Amino acid sequence: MWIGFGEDAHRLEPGRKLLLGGVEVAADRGPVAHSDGDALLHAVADAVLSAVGAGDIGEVFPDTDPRWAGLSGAELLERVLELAGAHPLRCERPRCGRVRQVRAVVTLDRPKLAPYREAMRRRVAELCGLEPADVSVAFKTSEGLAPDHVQARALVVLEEA
Ligand SMILES: Nc1ccn([C@@H]2O[C@H](COP(=O)(O)O)[C@@H](O)[C@H]2O)c(=O)n1
Ligand SMILES: C[C@@]1(CO)OP(=O)(O)OP(=O)(O)OC[C@H]1O
Repeated sequence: MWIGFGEDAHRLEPGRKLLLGGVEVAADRGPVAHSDGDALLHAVADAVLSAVGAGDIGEVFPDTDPRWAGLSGAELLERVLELAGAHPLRCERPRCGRVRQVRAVVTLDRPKLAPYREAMRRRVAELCGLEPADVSVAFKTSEGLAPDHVQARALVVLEEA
């Protein structure tokens, strides 16, 4: 069994789409990013890389590389799962793992994210080959300490397949 931890943060600006866990959240601001800026999926992807000791998404998908401009969080996570030998459908490595649990926290002052929780759990579970019950997503405000950014942290548990 391997445990991985990941984190991501983006500054928020008006006129950008806010995606979290692959789910579009109705908001007047969204992340400034090279990709779609999905902080929750980025944190899960970094946690998967952390579990297998493979660095972080900034190394795998440099933001200086035009290939990754606009990259969706879903595609980024799928690529990371393949790289880590933990994709639920595709593994060409001699030693494959499976994600067994995801535990995440998103910090954002507004809007309220609770109405989106189940959709986020379902999408993260689908991407990782899990049941929604194996994914938890909690939300926190920063209590006004970081009103202009979105942050996500995630733990994953991987097991040998
Ligand atoms: N963007 C957010 C932030 C928080 N919540 C929920 O609100 C409750 C209070 O959050 P605190 O940070 O003040 O403890 C808590 O139940 C969060 O789940 C939210 O829905 N969206
Ligand atoms: C995903 C990448 C690549 O498009 O760009 P950003 O969207 O800026 O995101 P970040 O979370 O800083 O992680 C890695 C990046 O290189």
